[in-house]
Amino acid sequence: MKFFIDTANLAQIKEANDLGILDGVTTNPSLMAKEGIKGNDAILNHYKTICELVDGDISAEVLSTDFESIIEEGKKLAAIHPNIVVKVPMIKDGVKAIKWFTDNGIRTNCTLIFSAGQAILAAKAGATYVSPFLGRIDDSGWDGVQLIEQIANIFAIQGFKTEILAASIRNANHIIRCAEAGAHVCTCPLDSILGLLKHPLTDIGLAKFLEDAKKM
Ligand SMILES: O=P(O)(O)OC[C@H]1O[C@](O)(CO)[C@@H](O)[C@@H]1O
Repeated sequence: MKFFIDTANLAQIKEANDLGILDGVTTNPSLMAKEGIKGNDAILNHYKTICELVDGDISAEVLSTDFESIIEEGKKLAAIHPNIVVKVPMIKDGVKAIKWFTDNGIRTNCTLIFSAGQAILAAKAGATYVSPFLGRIDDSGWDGVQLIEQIANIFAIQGFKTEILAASIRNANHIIRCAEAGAHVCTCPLDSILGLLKHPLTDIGLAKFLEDAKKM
């Protein structure tokens, strides 16, 4: 399973990259706004900086919602760097645009996936990734991991090449359950990645080894 970090914060991206386990980065308009990135040039520059920091797939989201504008915007984003994956919303014009990008050699991440039907449509259009939002599904009282499992089964049965990018991860347990459910990628906040490190018995065990080492 690949690990992406889900942030536009450069310090956090560097920290995850330094761990040596990072395969890519996802951002969205909310995460960009949180870092105070405003205006078209600043947004494009920020993506460029991220591409220079991390050697992996970098999702850059279009803000347009009609076919022609999605294509124009996506082409500009894709031109930033070969590692850019154009993130397109799961809407009718988005599906049409994903097909156009696929036919024109531009990789895509179909975002805002909340059902298996949406994932099938995106995969049929040739999306490189589909992003089911499991945390938001859990927040509404449904089971996000169940959706990942369902999509993984469908993609395996149908032989779809589209990868499942589990998004809206809230904690380390989500990552473990997504790995079990067949997600190809998890995009996670830094805290959730670091949460995988933690076990009290590891801390107790290490303290004991270090204590005993003094007697050696
Ligand atoms: O529910 P949240 O935590 O806002 O997450 C939304 C998700 O949407 C995405 O835009 C999908 O790639 C990610 O950046 C993020 O994981």
